[in-house]
Amino acid sequence: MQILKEHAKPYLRDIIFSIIAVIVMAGASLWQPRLLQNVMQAIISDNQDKVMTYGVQLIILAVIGLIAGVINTIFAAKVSQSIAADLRAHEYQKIQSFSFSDIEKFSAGNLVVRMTNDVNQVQQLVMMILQSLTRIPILFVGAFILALITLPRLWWIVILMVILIVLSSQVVFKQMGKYFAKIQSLIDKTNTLAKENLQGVRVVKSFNQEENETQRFTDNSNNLTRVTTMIGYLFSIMIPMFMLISYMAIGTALLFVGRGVVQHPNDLAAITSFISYLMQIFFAIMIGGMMSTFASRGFVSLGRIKAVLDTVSELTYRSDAPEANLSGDVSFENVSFTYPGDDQPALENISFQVKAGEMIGIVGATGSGKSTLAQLIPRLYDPTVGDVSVGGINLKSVNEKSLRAAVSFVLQRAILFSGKISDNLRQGKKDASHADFSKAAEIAQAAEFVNQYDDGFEHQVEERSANFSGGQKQRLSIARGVVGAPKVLILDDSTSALDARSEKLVQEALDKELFGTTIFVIAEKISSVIHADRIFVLDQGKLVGIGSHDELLKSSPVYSEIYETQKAKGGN
Ligand SMILES: Nc1ncnc2c1ncn2[C@@H]1O[C@H](COP(=O)(O)OP(=O)(O)OP(=O)(O)O)[C@@H](O)[C@H]1O
Repeated sequence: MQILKEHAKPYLRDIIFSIIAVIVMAGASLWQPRLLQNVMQAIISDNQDKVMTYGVQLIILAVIGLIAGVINTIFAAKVSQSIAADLRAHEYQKIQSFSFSDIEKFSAGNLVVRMTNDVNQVQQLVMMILQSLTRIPILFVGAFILALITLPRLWWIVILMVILIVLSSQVVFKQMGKYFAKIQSLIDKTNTLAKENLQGVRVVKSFNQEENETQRFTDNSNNLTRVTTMIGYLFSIMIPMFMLISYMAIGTALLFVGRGVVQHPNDLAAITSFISYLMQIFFAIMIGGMMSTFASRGFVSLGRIKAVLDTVSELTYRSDAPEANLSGDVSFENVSFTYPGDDQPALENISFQVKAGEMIGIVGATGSGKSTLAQLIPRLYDPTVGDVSVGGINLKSVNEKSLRAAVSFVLQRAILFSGKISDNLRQGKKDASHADFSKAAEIAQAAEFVNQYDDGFEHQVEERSANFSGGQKQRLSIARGVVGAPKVLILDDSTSALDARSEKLVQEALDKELFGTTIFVIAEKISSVIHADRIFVLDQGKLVGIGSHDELLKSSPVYSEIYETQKAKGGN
């Protein structure tokens, strides 16, 4: 609730307007039956003047109620949409500051739901609060008191009806609340399934998984239908049940008024407003109950948004760290790393020193910790034990901007963003010129295909870079990595989709053009790193060998085994 209060503060004026409008609206609906009673009274006593006066008052009151309703809706919609937009923006901003492990903790799909569906739920919650929270209690208390004033001798009917409706609504709404909670988790699952399936559409199609995937989605969808249908059933039982109770109350009231009409002739006019008040009490309880059930869904969403906004990242940068022009020296001192939630370390006691300008190859079996080691250099994670330094500065006290400027990481999976090629390259250097683009594209062997486009670097990248081949994506991704002439460049298996010739050309260009840059090349194939100054051999998270290719062939059994296996398979 605190979070809602904070985000509501800038809209206090609009909130006050909407609440005033709702109070006027509730007042108008409460006063209408009173005026109707006066009209009836005037008709019974055949007083045409009074019929006219009260009639006009009734119309004015209806118009006031209508205008207040419109004003309330306008302000409530404005406030709820503004709060939702602010929440969404804050969540997005917060997520941008998340570390890798923070994102993994929630999962990317789940964060998307928290920014979309959950924010929509909160928007509806705010709308509901502004439209009903003040109106329902005023209506209930007002109609209750006015019903008792209108026909005091029938007080017991009012109380009995309230008790019966409240008791039965308790049972129904409790049941409904359970189903609403289930809906939220089913919507989460539906989103995840749809996202996974559509993103992996090529796998689904090539492995002929359409039927299985459709079945999984349909099962979930059927569950969602079952739960929403149950809510529908509960509604279909609830409304007639409440109507029955209120009609029984109305019928009993009519019976008693009819019997005593000779002694109490004024009751004839009063019964119309009494019935209206009974109906208003009934609606207030019903809407109030429904509101609390829907609201519980909104509060669950609010809690999920709060969890994102309140996340305190373990990986933070010191604000007082001075900016520095970091050199390409990289060192690891007794570094161990365990992924959050894992019990086995992915890296164990790793120490090395790399001088600026060295080219380091990193090899090892699948899962040996190559990518994990690389991710510690741009500080995507902090080591669990030990220290990592770049340019002689421990990353725990480095200036974030300086580190980003110094280290460039080209990921295993090339990811481009929709927009233009130039927009993607500028992520590597904000103020990159056309000459910078050309040079980077030359190094990454991307110039060849980019120059074929009429619009060159202004060529569009479609959503999920669907208009580029795997190799083209990798080349552009390498170009983005080198455009800012980083001091440290990490290529995490980033040439795997290139043919042998292009891979060689990229390596030669890197050697020539990025002279002075420390380059880490992670590779499955030894041929990709054979010319490195030094090669690091990883085995089950441990650094088991350091040296040139020839040295390692003599000294490292793990390296020799990988080499022999690849040679036997026909690797060059
Ligand atoms: N995000 C993660 N969460 C938990 N465990 C992880 C995560 N990423 C990797 N691991 C685990 O850490 C270990 C090292 O993985 P890593 O990706 O560093 O290996 P790798 O040598 O780069 O493998 P590959 O050559 O297949 O890319 C593996 O056991 C892997 O299962």
